[in-house]
Amino acid sequence: MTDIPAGDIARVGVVGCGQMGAGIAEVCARAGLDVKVAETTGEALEIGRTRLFTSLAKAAERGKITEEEQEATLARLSFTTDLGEFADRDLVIEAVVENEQVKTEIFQVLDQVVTRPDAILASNTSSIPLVKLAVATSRPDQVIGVHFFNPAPVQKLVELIPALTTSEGTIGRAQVFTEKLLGKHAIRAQDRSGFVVNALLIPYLLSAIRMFETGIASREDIDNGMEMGCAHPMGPLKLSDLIGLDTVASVAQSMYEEYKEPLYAAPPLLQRMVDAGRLGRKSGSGFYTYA
Ligand SMILES: CC(=O)CC(=O)SCCNC(=O)CCNC(=O)[C@H](O)C(C)(C)COP(=O)(O)OP(=O)(O)OC[C@H]1O[C@@H](n2cnc3c(N)ncnc32)[C@H](O)[C@@H]1OP(=O)(O)O
Ligand SMILES: NC(=O)C1=CN([C@@H]2O[C@H](COP(=O)(O)OP(=O)(O)OC[C@H]3O[C@@H](n4cnc5c(N)ncnc54)[C@H](OP(=O)(O)O)[C@@H]3O)[C@@H](O)[C@H]2O)C=CC1
Repeated sequence: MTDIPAGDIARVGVVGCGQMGAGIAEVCARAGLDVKVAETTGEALEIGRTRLFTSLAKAAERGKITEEEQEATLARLSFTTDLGEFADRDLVIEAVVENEQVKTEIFQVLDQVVTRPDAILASNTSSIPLVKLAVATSRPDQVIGVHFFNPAPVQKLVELIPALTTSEGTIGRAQVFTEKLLGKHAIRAQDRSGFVVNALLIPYLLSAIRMFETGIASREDIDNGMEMGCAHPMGPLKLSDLIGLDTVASVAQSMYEEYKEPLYAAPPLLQRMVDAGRLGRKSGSGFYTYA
């Protein structure tokens, strides 16, 4: 690993330091890139920074990185509440809440503040059409979906989703970034809500929630069924809690709006849990309770 990575992307900005933003920032900094992370408030930034540092410490404890690599990674990370500090970034990855309006506003701001003419503006969205974010900027050819999987430091896959407006040059540079710089495996998907993985995964998670809601089986039996019967690392209700029930509901809503098919319609229980603030692991309770 070198301090100055190969390729033309050396300075990365990450907007949002929730579970995905923190993981993406960790992956980029571990790959030798200079990473700046933005959050809206000092408090959110502190929570995000702790999340990132804890994950990095865990990676060191488990022998995934040496103590020297941990130190070097920390030195490549900086934090801000001012998106204006993203002026010199070669690539910005937006990883805020799955809400089209919030993301659109962030792309408008990024378009104003990022001064490098060839900078790529990427979104980690799970389901929002990339073209909507692209046309919010004056450089729709430089906007692309770069979709990581949770937890980002562990999962090998990244989906690349070009909008109708994205140039071949942007797609090629995003591919070099994900595969050569980060060492991830990239798959390509058209700009259709849910892309490849969520188009398959979300109907499965919604079916499991419906099964639980109708009382066909207990949450433990549903999860054990898929863990012990199909060797999934986590059953669907545990996985929904990991993703975040607000995110599962938002992704389902985008997909339902796109396809109008019942299999993407969120069961009432999911929305009720979101309304109650039971968002899964991140809020301390969802289908299960967390310490
Ligand atoms: C919603 C969307 O848009 C898209 C999505 O992301 S959908 C969600 C996709 N994600 C999934 O499906 C997750 C399924 N679950 C899993 O893969 C696993 O249960 C899990 C990785 C989450 C946890 O696994 P676990 O075995 O219980 O945890 P844990 O032992 O802590 O970690 C697993 C491995 O990752 C490693 N790891 C954990 N944190 C790490 C880090 N920060 N850096 C590097 N490695 C790390 C651990 O060392 C361990 O490696 P070994 O097996 O070599 O020891
Ligand atoms: N969860 C998952 O498994 C996956 C999620 N994704 C996608 O990644 C994105 C983020 O999801 P995830 O990390 O799970 O969500 P989280 O809820 O963990 O984090 C979202 C973060 O965005 C912050 N945020 C909200 N608005 C802004 C803003 N205007 N500027 C800066 N930061 C902001 C929030 O801060 P605050 O708390 O202060 O509001 C929070 O820290 C979503 O688009 C999601 O669909 C993609 C792959 C997997």
